[in-house]
Amino acid sequence: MSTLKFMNGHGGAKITNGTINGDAHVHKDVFHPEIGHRYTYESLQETVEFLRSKVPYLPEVGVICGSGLGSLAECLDNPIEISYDCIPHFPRSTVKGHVGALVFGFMSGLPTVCMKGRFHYYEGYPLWKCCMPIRIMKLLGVSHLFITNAAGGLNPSFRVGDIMFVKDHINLMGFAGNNPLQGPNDERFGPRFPPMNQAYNREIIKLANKVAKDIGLGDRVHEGVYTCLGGPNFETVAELRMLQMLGADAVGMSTVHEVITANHCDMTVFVFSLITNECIVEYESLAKPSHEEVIDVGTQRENSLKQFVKELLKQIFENRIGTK
Ligand SMILES: O=P(O)(O)O[C@H]1O[C@H](CO)[C@@H](O)[C@H]1O
Ligand SMILES: Nc1nc2[nH]cnc2c(=O)[nH]1
Repeated sequence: MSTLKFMNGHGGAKITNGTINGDAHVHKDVFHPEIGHRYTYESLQETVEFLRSKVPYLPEVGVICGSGLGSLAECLDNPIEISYDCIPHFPRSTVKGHVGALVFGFMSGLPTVCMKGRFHYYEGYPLWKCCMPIRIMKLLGVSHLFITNAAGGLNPSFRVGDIMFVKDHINLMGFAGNNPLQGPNDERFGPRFPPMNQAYNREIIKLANKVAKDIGLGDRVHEGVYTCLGGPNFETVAELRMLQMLGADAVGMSTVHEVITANHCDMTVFVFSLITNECIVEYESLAKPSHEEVIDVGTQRENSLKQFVKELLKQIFENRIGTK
């Protein structure tokens, strides 16, 4: 039997493993003789059915909270928080700063689901598994996906605490033959060969620039190209110089595969990176990047980012941008 617990001060509910002890979940990941395990459309439906049984409405907006950015979920009114470890088929979060819970609620009046914690390749999850929650969001009814991340600034004009609206990416892991869409393609999600030249909604980026300016963030925002490496180590000087030469403005260990999966299933995508550290491209520098610094910068910028996300979301839906 499941129990909803009221959360402190938010008037919402929390579902943790302990509160749903009576629920029996059957994990039916599918094994393919050539390629190993994969989720099927049908097995993902089990996850969707579970979530629909816990939440009395369907979300239209999805938000993936990056490292140190979990507090974006505090923008939700009447939150219902469901721990990953009680959701059928869901992977588990293992990284500091990624709580590991879906939070449903209303952001700027819109039914929204936030992922407080994403999955990374370096945690040991294959890319298709890292991106499984995106397909769940799609099946729940999410049309607009906001992806956020913490990233190192490669562009020398970027400062710690700046925000980069991602206008494009370089899929370096894809260059090496690793892609979340590998394996049998189920046309119910999307086509075998999806285009990626308009992966980032241009109208939303334009609006994001306006909103940032209106709320006083105008001098801290940029547009740029994001690239993802597998991690978990931060980059060497030579690697960072190479990424700059390739045309990347920021580097992280996430997001690209999520954007590919979201575009494959025809979601409208907006991404921003919080620049949490300046990439060190001089051998003389004694500075060292750290995950603690990354999380601290997220905490320092949380109030501005919450205000920005709420206002942007409101204006996107008022103007029906990206509505298909
Ligand atoms: O991309 P997110 O999850 O925001 O986190 C970024 O920050 C972590 C490193 O500090 C890595 O996980 C990197 O990808
Ligand atoms: N790969 C990578 N990921 C990050 N996430 C936050 N900062 C960084 C960085 O400098 N490099």
